[in-house]
Amino acid sequence: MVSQANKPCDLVLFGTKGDLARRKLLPSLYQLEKANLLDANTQIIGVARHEVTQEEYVALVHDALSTFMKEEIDQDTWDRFSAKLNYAKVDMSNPEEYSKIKDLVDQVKRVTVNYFSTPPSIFGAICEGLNSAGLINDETRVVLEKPIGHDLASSKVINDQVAKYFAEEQTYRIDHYLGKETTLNLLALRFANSLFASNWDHNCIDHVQITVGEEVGIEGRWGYFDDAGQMRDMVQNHLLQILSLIAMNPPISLNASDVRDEKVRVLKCLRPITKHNVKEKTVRGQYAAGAIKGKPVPGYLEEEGANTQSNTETFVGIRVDIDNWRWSGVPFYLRTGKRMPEKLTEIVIHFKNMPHNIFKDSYATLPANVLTIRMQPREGVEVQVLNKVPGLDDHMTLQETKLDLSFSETFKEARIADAYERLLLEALLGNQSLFVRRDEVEGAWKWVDGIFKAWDETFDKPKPYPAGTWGPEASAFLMAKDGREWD
Ligand SMILES: NC(=O)C1=CN([C@@H]2O[C@H](COP(=O)(O)OP(=O)(O)OC[C@H]3O[C@@H](n4cnc5c(N)ncnc54)[C@H](OP(=O)(O)O)[C@@H]3O)[C@@H](O)[C@H]2O)C=CC1
Ligand SMILES: O=C1O[C@H](COP(=O)(O)O)[C@@H](O)[C@H](O)[C@H]1O
Repeated sequence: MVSQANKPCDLVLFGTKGDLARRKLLPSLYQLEKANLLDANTQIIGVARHEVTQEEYVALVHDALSTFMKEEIDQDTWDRFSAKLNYAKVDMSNPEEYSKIKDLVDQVKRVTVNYFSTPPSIFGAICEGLNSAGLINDETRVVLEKPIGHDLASSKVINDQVAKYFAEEQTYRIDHYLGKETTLNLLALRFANSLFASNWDHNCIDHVQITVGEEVGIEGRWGYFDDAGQMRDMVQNHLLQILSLIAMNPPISLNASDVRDEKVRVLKCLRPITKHNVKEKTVRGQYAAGAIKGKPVPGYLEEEGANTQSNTETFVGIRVDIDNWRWSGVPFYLRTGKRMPEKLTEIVIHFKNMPHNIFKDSYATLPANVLTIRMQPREGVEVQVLNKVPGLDDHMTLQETKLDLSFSETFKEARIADAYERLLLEALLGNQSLFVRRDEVEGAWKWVDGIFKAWDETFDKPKPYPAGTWGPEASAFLMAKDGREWD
């Protein structure tokens, strides 16, 4: 892996002065440099529409690293990294300006990765600009940031604009959750451990809960967020990707098409939510003023730039049914929201009860096993099991106990890389398995569009919840009416 990544290449970072580039992409590239995963002849070409000298660009990158990295900048790494930086001032909507990039990229045919860290509305224009400057060949790749569209129709337009110039094999759609260590570990857990592999279906599993709670609000992104809402921001991509990895059949191999074929099959089996069942299967919420860890925070409608009429949801809870053999009768409950009490991404698999209880004297009903996969923070895996309490009394006294694997304690030396480090590396390597294929994006939109339509048809409005709570009361009811509760 190291030797492949070490091949010299050009990485062209469109939108290099933007928030994502400064906060995540430039620090991640620095980390790849630190780990010696970038060849000495690799170039990083930042592109934006401002007049910036080479020195100013290098200073801007240094500022981004010192602002957003938790560690000190290492001088040696910085010397090597800064030598790779170049800048091109380009108005991305003007094809004539792309010759400035051509002057910088290596004219020898080698891999060029074009990272579009810009609004998706200009992806098409960037592709046209690259084409008109003769900057596309079969060694050229594009990395597309999310969201790809606002619904199925608009995502098809964007995908078509890109597909006019780039084959699917050259197109890398980002879902940064796929780059998280703990997401990758889902594959290890499910397909490297027969204990789980053989119990992973409706025979053994009662239901699954997926929670992606965020402490943050919308962080000054009113313009973007109010148009998107939590459904488009988190469910259409991250939660459906996690669900697909949990629910998919074993892929033939780890290669990109095998894994993505299986994920797309799950998306095809999601039972549509319509106006007839949307009220019992979904909950929308919007945070009101409240407190997070004791600190008062404003409500969504009081955020900077807010529109007091907005009906955009900041919380979504959904009961998902997967209509296939494996998951028949096993609901997946999803919930995600801004301004929850804590940042927490967790998958909880509730196994079925034992068919018969021979321990009635000590336990009237035996609690079922629970497998908790903690994706962030406190990354780890936990299994709740019943144990006999040691002792000489005549009773079989049982107690619920936990087998708890904490990643930080078990892998003490390991550094958990940021998702973007992994994804940038994979894009340089040409491995698409951690990127989202077009049919996945469109399959997810198709299902999500159905929910929006059902919300419209039933005049559903988000229910308020105080910031710092786990969503509106209706979220608890979503589970309670099935005789269950959130963990
Ligand atoms: N920020 C985040 O945390 C996340 C962002 N994303 C996605 O990443 C992408 C980038 O987001 P973000 O960095 O937040 O957005 P920003 O608006 O901060 O950055 C976008 C950059 O693109 C530049 N740009 C836009 N239009 C043009 C043009 N015609 N010519 C030249 N430059 C142009 C902007 O330049 P200028 O400064 O001059 O306007 C800006 O620097 C978006 O698709 C977003 O949805 C996805 C997940 C998280
Ligand atoms: O894509 C997005 O993800 C973040 C949450 O990501 P995480 O890695 O911090 O869990 C979310 O806050 C943001 O609104 C969304 O666009």
